[in-house]
Amino acid sequence: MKTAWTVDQIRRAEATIMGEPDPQTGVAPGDDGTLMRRAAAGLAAAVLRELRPASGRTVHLLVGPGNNGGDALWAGAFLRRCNVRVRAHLLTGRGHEAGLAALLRAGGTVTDVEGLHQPCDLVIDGLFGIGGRAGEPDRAIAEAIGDTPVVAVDVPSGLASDSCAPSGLRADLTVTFGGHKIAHLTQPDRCGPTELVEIGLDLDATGPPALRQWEAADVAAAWPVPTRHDHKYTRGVVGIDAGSAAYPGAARLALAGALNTGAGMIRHLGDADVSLLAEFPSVVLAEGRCQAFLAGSGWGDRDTRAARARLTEWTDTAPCVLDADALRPDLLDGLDLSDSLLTPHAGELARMLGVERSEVEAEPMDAARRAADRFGATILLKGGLQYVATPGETTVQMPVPGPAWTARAGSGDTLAGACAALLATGVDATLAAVLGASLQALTAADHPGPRPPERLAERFPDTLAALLAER
Ligand SMILES: NC(=O)C1=CN([C@@H]2O[C@H](COP(=O)(O)OP(=O)(O)OC[C@H]3O[C@@H](n4cnc5c(N)ncnc54)[C@H](O)[C@@H]3O)[C@@H](O)[C@H]2O)[C@@H](O)CC1
Ligand SMILES: [K+]
Repeated sequence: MKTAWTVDQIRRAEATIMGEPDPQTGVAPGDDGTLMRRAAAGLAAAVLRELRPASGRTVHLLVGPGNNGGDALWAGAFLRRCNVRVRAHLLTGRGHEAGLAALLRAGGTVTDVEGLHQPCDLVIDGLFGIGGRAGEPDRAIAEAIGDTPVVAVDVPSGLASDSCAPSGLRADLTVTFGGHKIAHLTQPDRCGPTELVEIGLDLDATGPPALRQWEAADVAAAWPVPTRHDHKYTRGVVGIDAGSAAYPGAARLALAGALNTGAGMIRHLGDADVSLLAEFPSVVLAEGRCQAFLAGSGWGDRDTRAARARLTEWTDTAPCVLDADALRPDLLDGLDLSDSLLTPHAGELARMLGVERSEVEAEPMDAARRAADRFGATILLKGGLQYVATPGETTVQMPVPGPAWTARAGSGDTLAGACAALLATGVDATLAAVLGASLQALTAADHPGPRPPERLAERFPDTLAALLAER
């Protein structure tokens, strides 16, 4: 599991070690350069690995006015000791004093932006770190970098650390310090792989992390595996009302998702289409007790009164997954959704919040958190990267990310079925969302290609078997 922290948390953890910085000078009373040298040593080690063999190679440093530039300069001084040629470009004509002195003492040189056009093997981006604002790189600098590999110091410059929005330089590797920042997990295309260098920060003392990204092993460890004492009712009965005359396939897709995720039993409670059930002989039409419900996938324009009555009854009875056409504020307002899961995509979440879709897409994590608080429900915001927000909780969960092959009609219906089957086992809505979304993503990663969603769902058991074999 990767955890990501806000800039405020990183700064507070640093201040615990060094004291609060002086507002005039920006220098902390206990700042003897130790943290920076730890960071720079880790950065230099990562660069040496990238260059291998390093001796005789050339590295350019992009140096900004703050401590991010300081890290780059100190790393440059360390690289000099390994016979790497180092040229530093000081963007604002100045750089971290001690770092610059160390680099010059070690035989590094300072160059102007023209000098950056000379050939080099690697660029270290130390323009801006967690003190940076969102912004695109200066064109002259971007041109000078060209295709040369870039190692970003802490975060790619111009990428806002607390944000999900893309901007700034593109790095081939990001070396970060103390803890991951939100942008590392939300902008993997900008950051490249991220390497974490420990510098001794106690981030747990600053409160819960902002974001947690799940990995396959975490999914395996948390999966609710049935025990010898279980039977179909304890495994969990799922009631599903999905599909309509206009969207008949939604029922089939939701059933496939729930069945292949291990539901103990499924009651098909939508407009029954018996021919559909021929394919799923274990699904029953009989009404009865359910441990979880799924409603809304493929409903289309259902009569509001009837829809509202169904949702009120079901949310009062058991945890629910509400999807697609059930995700309307006029249907949701006033329901007790505290143990339920809403599974919108960006357009549906925008409609729920009464904002533009672009606003949700710009800051999806915030939008999911706002919706969780607004509706008092757990939210799984679907998309290329997915976010699970729980009402009253600071930490947002990111299920295992998967390939974009699942971006097609019907994937949401199978996912909703998977989440409902998990809810019925008794896990809470957050875990049901994380496990269901991760299972779909991991399966898509194992079977890349344009596999239709119902066929992909048929592979869920194989993915799960492989995951659990490692447990
Ligand atoms: N404080 C510490 O203890 C440590 C800090 N470290 C490094 O220090 C960095 C933070 O340093 P700073 O707080 O000095 O901030 P930065 O070095 O990130 O930024 C310096 C200044 O650049 C200006 N700036 C930001 N974005 C800009 C833009 N797009 N265009 C023009 N100007 C812009 C801002 O006014 C900011 O104050 C971390 O990211 C990390 O690299 C590490 O050495 C580890 C220890
Ligand atoms: K940087």
